[in-house]
Amino acid sequence: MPHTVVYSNQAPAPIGPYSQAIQAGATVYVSGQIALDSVTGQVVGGGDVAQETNQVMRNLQAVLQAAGLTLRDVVKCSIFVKDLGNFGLINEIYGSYFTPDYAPARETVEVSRLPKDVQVEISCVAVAG
Ligand SMILES: C=C(N)C(=O)O
Repeated sequence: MPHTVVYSNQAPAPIGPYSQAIQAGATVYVSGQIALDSVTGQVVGGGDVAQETNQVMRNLQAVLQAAGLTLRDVVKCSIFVKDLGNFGLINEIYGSYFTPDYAPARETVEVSRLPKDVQVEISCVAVAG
């Protein structure tokens, strides 16, 4: 196997044919996280964007931790949202997980639908060292 599969039992198990993350050399590619609870596998938040965004960020942290990394090591995020009307709220919560001196590169796009009909999905790329 050319690259390393990253797995955390503190993050939701994949809900399809993908890994939580793949480590390729010093780079870790974290799959899109949605607001799934790692224990129940159920969506949390009941459609509340703030709760979903916090759960997504916690899931990203858990997967990164399994690779020995933190959000500080993230170089790029991709945010997929159901409604760009929530851009401000998502930004506020997302931004609170980073320090004022460092925010990764990013794009945010509105999409018609997301897995499990959630409001937000975020993936990231992190580099060790
Ligand atoms: C939730 C996902 N990352 C997926 O279905 O690809």
